[in-house]
Amino acid sequence: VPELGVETQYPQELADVLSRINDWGLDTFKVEELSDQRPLTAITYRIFQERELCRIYSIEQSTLLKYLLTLEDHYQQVPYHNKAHGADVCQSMHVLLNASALDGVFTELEIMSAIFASAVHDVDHPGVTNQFLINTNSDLAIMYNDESVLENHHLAVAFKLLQSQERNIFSNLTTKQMKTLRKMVIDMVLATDMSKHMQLLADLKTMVESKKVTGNNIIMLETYDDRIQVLQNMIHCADLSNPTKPLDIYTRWTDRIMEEFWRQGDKERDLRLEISPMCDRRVASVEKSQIGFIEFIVHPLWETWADLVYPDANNILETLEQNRDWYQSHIGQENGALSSTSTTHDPLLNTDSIQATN
Ligand SMILES: CCOC(=O)c1c(NC(=O)Cc2cccs2)sc2c1CCN(C(=O)OCC)C2
Ligand SMILES: [Zn+2]
Repeated sequence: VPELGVETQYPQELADVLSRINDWGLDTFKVEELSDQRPLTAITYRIFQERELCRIYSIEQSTLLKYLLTLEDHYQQVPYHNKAHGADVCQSMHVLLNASALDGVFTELEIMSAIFASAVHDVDHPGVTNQFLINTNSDLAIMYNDESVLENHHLAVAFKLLQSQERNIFSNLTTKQMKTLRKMVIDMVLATDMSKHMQLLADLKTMVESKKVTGNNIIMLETYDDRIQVLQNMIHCADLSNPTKPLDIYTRWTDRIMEEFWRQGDKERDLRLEISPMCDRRVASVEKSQIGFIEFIVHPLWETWADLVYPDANNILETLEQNRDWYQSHIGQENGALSSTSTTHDPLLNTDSIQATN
């Protein structure tokens, strides 16, 4: 078992980047480059070590690595919803769980469920939306009757991979613990379906209005519904955390998701389907889309989260507002082209593979 879980030609540099595992703004792209394209294994393995989950739940390190490497191999090579996104959401979740307002609130089993849910939450994502899968009568939409199609699939793949004894990291959990973990992981991953956003946010606002805290400002969550609601909003925040990260990291995620949306638009154009909003690379306004997405979805969510864990997320909210202002001041400048920082970095984004579309 290698020290960092993965083979690398740059052990010192990788160790240096991973030493920021508890910080908001760890450079997942750097981990991807230094870990020989194993960001999900490197990051999740480090978090399990940081939280001593292998000791607490008697998980063999070799079993954990076998599971993580296989999970990582089941993320598809799509521009955005790939293993780097899985790794990034997992690390973001790890940091959010460390909020002082949540100190001692969640059990170790709930924490392991949250880390596991984040790592697996987009496994085998095909790089298209639920609506596209439904509109094209895909096997997945048929399988899941148009309801949270992708999210149900991610869960099924994640749990299927556990069924081989050499990868079953939960083999030493009691039946009761496994039952609890499975239910919480299902509830968290299903909550990453964007169609659940408004309901999730409304419930979070209600919780904030009636927030009960202990003497040292720690949130009190008595029922399963309250506890899972906070974890569901947490993974949703982690999933929509790109705009709250340092600007150079944020813009590289933006380039990736835009390329993924545009490739869906290319498919819709070829299929003579109506091109989905923000998916037509010919009429793109990247900056306006980001500003709209932040105004209507990301900022309302993070503002409410920041209220819940006040003042722990104040710096995150501040960065989000600065990043929104940056996009505001850059409307139309890159006229839809990939931003300067990313074209040199992300081979997945090179559009040579897409025949000229003019
Ligand atoms: C382009 C602006 O919209 C989004 O970034 C965007 C998302 N972005 C992310 O999940 C994380 C980010 C990566 C980079 C910056 S933010 S999810 C989503 C949208 C648009 C509407 N939706 C959706 O699914 O639309 C269908 C195309 C859901
Ligand atoms: Zn995701």
